[in-house]
Amino acid sequence: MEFTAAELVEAHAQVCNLSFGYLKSMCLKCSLELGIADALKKHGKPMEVSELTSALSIPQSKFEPFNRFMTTLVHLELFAKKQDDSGATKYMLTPASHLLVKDEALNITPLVILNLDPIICDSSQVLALFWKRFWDVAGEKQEFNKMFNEGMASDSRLVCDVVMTTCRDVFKGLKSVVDVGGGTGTMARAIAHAFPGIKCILFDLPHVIDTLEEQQAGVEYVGGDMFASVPRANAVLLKWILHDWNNKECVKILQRCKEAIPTREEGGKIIIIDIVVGAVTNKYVCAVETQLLFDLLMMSLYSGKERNEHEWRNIFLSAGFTDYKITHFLGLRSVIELYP
Ligand SMILES: C[S@@+](CC[C@H](N)C(=O)[O-])C[C@H]1O[C@@H](n2cnc3c(N)ncnc32)[C@H](O)[C@@H]1O
Ligand SMILES: COc1ccc(-c2oc3cc(O)cc(O)c3c(=O)c2O)cc1
Repeated sequence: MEFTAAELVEAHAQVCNLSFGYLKSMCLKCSLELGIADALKKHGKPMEVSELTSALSIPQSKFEPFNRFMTTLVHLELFAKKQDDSGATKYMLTPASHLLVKDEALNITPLVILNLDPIICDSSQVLALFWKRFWDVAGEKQEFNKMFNEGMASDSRLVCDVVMTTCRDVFKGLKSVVDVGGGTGTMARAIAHAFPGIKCILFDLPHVIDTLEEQQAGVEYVGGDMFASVPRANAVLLKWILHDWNNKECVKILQRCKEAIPTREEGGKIIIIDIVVGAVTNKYVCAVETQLLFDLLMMSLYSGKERNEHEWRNIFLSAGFTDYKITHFLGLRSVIELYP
């Protein structure tokens, strides 16, 4: 096959960019370490580079590399720059860097720290060799367990916020919900807070429940194994759970969940928040790539998978469910309501 010179030089650049993917991660890590987003937030308005270097205590000898670093961060859309009326260039936050501001409620820095941790990165190198040991590692290594739970909790805060503003109706009318594999309980607490009439149960592995620092009133805490049985409730929430497991395991988990809920007529349902590959609307440009990367991560950590609608349907039918509805699209992920 013949390619034009223009195609070949563009392809060369593309391959270089792919091989330099780790530099993007390093840019993100370094911007967190320097506290650039925090400094911009604290200043409250766009900052000139001289204001930024002074706020960050960058020594004069590093001004030139810092400028070049900022140029790359703007290209990566981590920050934006504009010229004010006097022609001065000023830097400001973008939606991405807004999520990195320390004191913001929707700060996802803990998730970034988890994603960049050697236990996560190295597992990608050894691929399947690492499998099955993940939850043991989390149980044995307290520091990693804490980091993992904090990363998941920061993700849940963002998802809760989006769910409560875009599709609260998913929880309307429910008498009780059990968040299966609910981690440290961010979702369960948010549901209990938004719907005081709903009884919320947080269910996770005993080592997760036993090491919770605070147990909030209004939420019941239960330790156990979702492959054995799940506490009874009107609805079961499964957020970021099924993508961890292979098809057979998903069917088993869903069968246990089905046993825990009443019939559809009595209001029983499963609420799944997970990726539906391909269900990304045009306004979410990054989400398609993120879905692919998560699929690789799930494959590396164990035998998990990101699934398209057809693959989900097969699992639902095998687990004995009759109907489902995918209505709400939260960028990368969707909300699936599954009926017995
Ligand atoms: C990827 S995390 C998702 C946590 C939470 N749902 C969220 O979205 O932030 C998966 C959770 O499943 C829990 N888990 C793993 N195996 C489990 C089991 N056999 N029974 C109950 N929970 C389990 C883990 O402890 C972890 O909290
Ligand atoms: C069965 O073992 C597991 C499979 C997957 C996961 C896991 O890990 C990560 C790691 C991250 O850096 C970010 C993430 O969002 C996730 C997950 O969502 C996820 O499910 C853990 C254990």
